[in-house]
Amino acid sequence: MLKAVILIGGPQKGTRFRPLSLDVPKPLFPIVGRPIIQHHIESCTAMKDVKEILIIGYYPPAQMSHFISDMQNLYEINIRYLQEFTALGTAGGMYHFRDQIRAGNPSAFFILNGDVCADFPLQELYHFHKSRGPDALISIMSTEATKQQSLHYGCLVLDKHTGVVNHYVEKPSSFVASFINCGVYVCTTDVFPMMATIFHSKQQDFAGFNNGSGKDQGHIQWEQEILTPLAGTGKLFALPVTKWWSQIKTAGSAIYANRHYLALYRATRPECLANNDLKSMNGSVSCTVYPDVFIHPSASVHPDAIIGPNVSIGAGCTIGAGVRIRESIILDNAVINDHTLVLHSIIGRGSVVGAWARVEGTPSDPDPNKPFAKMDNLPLFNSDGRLNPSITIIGCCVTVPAEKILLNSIVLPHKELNRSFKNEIIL
Ligand SMILES: Nc1nc2c(ncn2[C@@H]2O[C@H](COP(=O)(O)OP(=O)(O)O[C@H]3O[C@H](CO)[C@@H](O)[C@H](O)[C@@H]3O)[C@@H](O)[C@H]2O)c(=O)[nH]1
Repeated sequence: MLKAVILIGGPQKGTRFRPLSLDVPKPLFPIVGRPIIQHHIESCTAMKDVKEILIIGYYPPAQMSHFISDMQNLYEINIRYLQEFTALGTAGGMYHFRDQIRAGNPSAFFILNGDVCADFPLQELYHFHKSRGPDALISIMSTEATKQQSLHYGCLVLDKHTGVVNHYVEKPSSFVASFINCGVYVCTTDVFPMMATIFHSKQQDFAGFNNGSGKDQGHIQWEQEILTPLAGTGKLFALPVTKWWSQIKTAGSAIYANRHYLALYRATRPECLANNDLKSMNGSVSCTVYPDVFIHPSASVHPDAIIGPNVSIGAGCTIGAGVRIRESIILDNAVINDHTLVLHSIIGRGSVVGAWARVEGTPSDPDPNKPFAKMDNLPLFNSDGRLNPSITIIGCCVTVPAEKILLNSIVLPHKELNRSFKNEIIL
């Protein structure tokens, strides 16, 4: 029997994802109409030996309960949310809930960072791990990155023949290796005694209520405190994969993830996507579609609209005549009025964009000319203090008047705009 743990952090994480995470926890932000971590859950449930999925984070349970019950009903396996009382780090939560993870004696469990997206090769990773022999404690999914980009990830020096990790450095300050940690692992429950040693050594250092770091005594960092010391012991392995993988840190990476999940759905479940033969899943839409496009069955799209490629339209949206949408995500109940153009943008829940408007952003895709390039999750501002051009994001319940242009801008929720904006954050 196998289990899976999905690490989702809490409200203080995911700051680069604002304003999209202001009205919905980032792990529940929809991509191709499904919350980010539903894609993780789907990959786990595709493995028949996975009997339980534990989602660990420190969001208030009320924000997760609806999603969890939906998932339980949909996938008919045990899915639970376990709330950390405070941020316990990437391993502290797993140690805190070790009894729940070990219950039923799973032969191994997967760990998936909730902020990555991929065609998760869980079966392949598990087979790889099992074939490394009884000493294998953890196997990491790895991919290659450019020399410069590798510095933003956990870097591993590995023996390409055996997959043994000889050296691991988390976000090194200078180049170590181009193989990076994808934040997806399989490991055995023998990792818990190691966590226990770390946990107890911290309790011995305990001097009063505050250990000086501002972190709880139970805070354990998976990467620095588990992976780093395990490297070179013959117990840590990595499986390099070449399939698509990306982090979801910024709103721009959501557009990139949307494109890739749409392509994955085209290959694995094309019936979920809109196409010109099927028009849409509810059959009532007859607009022109350039694949890949997802249109929620409850959305109303005018026959004269042209949608795609790489567009997701959420539940209850209304898309008017002559509207053109490309490379964008339109969230639930948004209204795009007639003849408006939406490019490289995310339109928030319940927002209304007037007729003949233009909402346009700049993509931040990986450089196609650089082998192994990943997305650059650029900060909002560059070194001159100016906004880096990126996709345009309209927060929830915003009104954009007719005939206005919104270019490379970010609009916070509940704003009523009255003019055009270019390269601005509208607070
Ligand atoms: N439950 C819980 N989850 C947490 C906590 N802190 C972080 N997480 C979750 O753990 C994941 C990774 O945490 P980050 O702290 O955001 O790390 P990172 O910068 O994304 O780097 C990690 O992922 C990279 C791949 O995306 C790796 O390359 C890198 O080595 C590292 O594992 C995220 O899904 C985050 O929500 C915590 O205190 N509690």
